[in-house]
Parts: sequence; C-alpha cells; structure tokens
Amino acid sequence: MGVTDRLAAPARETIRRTVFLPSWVASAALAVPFLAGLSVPPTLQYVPLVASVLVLGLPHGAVDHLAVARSRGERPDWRAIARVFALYGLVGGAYAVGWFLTPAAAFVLFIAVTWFHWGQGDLYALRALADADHLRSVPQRAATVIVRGGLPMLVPLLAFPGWYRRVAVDLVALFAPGAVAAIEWAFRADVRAALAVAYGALVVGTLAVGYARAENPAPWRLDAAETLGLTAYFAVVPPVLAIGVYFCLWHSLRHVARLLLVDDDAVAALRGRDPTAAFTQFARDALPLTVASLGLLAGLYVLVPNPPATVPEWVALYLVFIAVVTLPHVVVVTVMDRTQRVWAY
Ligand SMILES: CC1=C(/C=C/C(C)=C/C=C/C(C)=C/C=O)C(C)(C)CCC1
Ligand SMILES: [Fe+2]
Repeated sequence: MGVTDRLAAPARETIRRTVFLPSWVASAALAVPFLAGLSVPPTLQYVPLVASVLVLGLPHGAVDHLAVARSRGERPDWRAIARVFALYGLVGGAYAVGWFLTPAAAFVLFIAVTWFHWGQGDLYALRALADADHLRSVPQRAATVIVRGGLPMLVPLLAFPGWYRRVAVDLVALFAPGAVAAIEWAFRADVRAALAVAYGALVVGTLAVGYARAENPAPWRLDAAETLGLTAYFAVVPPVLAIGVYFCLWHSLRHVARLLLVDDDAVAALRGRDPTAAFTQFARDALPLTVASLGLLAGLYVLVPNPPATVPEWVALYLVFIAVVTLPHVVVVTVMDRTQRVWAY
C-alpha cells in the first residue's frame, strides 16, 4: 500500500492511538447504557449531528480540493484545485437539482451513496491503518464495503424503522410533503426481515472467508470485533444519535487521519509524536471551505419550498446539503482509493 510505505512506524502508532481508540471508546460508551435501558430526549439526540457542522464531520470533506494532489505526492496547484471545484459544481449541482425534482429518489440515492462511502472509508482503515491481510481479493473487499457501510445505513432501518422513516420524511418534506409515499415499502416488516437475513448471511460469510485467509490473526480479530460491535451499537442506540457520533468520531476521524498521512507537514508532526500539531494543520486547511459551506447551506435554506422551522427540520436541511456534497466527495475519495491502491494486491 502506498500510504503504509510512506509512513514510519511511530507515525502509524500515533495515528492508531488517536483514531481507533476514540471511535471504540465512544461507541462502547453509548452502546452499554442504551443496552441497559437508557433513554435520551429526542432533541438531545440531535446534538452530535449539529456538532458535526464544525467538529470533524463537515470539515472532513472541506480539504477535498487538496487531497487528490497530495495523495499523488504532489503539491496542489491552482489547476488541481479548480478541477475539484468543477467536480463539486457539476456533480453536486446536478444532484441538488435532483432533490428538487424527485426528493424520494434523491433520498434513496443518499442512503446508497453513504452506504458505499462509509464502507469504503472502513476498507481503507482496515488495509492502511490496521494492516489487514485477510482481505485478499476484490470480491472480499467489495463484500467488506457492503458489510461496513450497512452497519450505519441498514442496521438502524432494521432496529428503528420508525426513527428512520421520520428522518426520511423530514428530508423529503423540505421539497414535497407527500413524497415519502414512494419509499414506504422500505419500512415494511417483510422487506426488513428479508434484508436482515441477506445482510446477516453476508456479514457471517465475509468474516468467515476473512478468517480462513488471515495470516496474521490480529487485524482479522479487529475487523470482526468492530463489525459485531457496531452491529450492537446501531441495534441499540437510537439512529440520529448513533449516526451523529459515528459520523464525527468514526468515519470522519479515520478520513482525517488518512488526509494527515498524505500531508508532509502533518506527517512530520506525527513522526515527532505531536498529533495536536498535525490536527491543527488539518483544521487550518479545512476552515475556509467549512465556512463557505455554511454560506451554501444558507442558500439552500432560501431555495427549498418548505424551509425548516424545528431542530429536526434544520438537521434535515443540513443532511440534504451533506448529501449534495457527499456525491463529489465520494468521487474524490474513490480517486484516492485508486492512487493509494486500496483495491490492488
Ligand atoms: C441521520 C439518520 C439517517 C441518515 C444519515 C445519513 C445518510 C448521513 C450521511 C452522512 C454523510 C454522507 C456524511 C459524509 O461522509 C438515517 C439513516 C436516514 C436514519 C436516521 C438517522
Ligand atoms: Fe467522507
């Protein structure tokens, strides 16, 4: 792997301690009390998602304009930056129009894209940060992407269909209040049961093949423990809260680590065991476009037919905005996957 090769052992060790540990501690710290019957008022459950506007979540995509060039070992020049801006304008712009025209289909696409994207993020982390050697073939890696992405996108549908539906309604109702009718089928008990069986079989099958192919058992154990741990997490923690925390401390933190590892100044700081300096470097890079995003979010507020009034509706508007920027973000990350040889042998 390109990334692994460039990295001195101490830098990788620092990354693991600052990346894996917080995600495990946060998810366990939430799962255990909910397992014991804790309940949290609905409005409070939105806090992590709201925080993700500034803390890790939105900012993790705000350095996309620098990321591709850096992952190639180049300094981003204006041409490279302009290409990413054009990508965002074209792909994000087209998808934004799609939300206005067919909000229910746009919502389904949002779930599908996030499913793939959060899965691909975990595949990178397994290969580059956890040194997984058990994902030897493309089908195994594709299955891992589906398994990992399904944890935040499918398990909440199985465990909390009411919550899931409520969020879907909030998103599409910004554009067309009745539009959720088109996706009502997804919340039916028989559909969810079929999805649960198929997904369960895929999880077991993927982990079993990985076990058989693992030379080094430790990364496989990490993969299995994360997969089963997150299954429990998304099965017991209400989804808005669960996804809010996962978005910041799992997906985004891992992606920020990936970005640090292609930034020479940040790598130097990590080598010196100074993660704070490395993360400060990231914050500086991410600040301008995070602020610009808030301006675009305000623009979306003006444009939607039914502007938000309550916290859940504001979060719905934010999620639509996230959807629009996630599509080009996935293109950027997929290009990084290629340069960093995440799918190569
Ligand atoms: C909040 C929430 C949902 C959707 C969240 C999504 C889809 C978030 C995507 C975030 C992205 C793509 C971030 C960028 O990396 C569900 C599943 C409808 C269920 C209920 C709670
Ligand atoms: Fe991402």
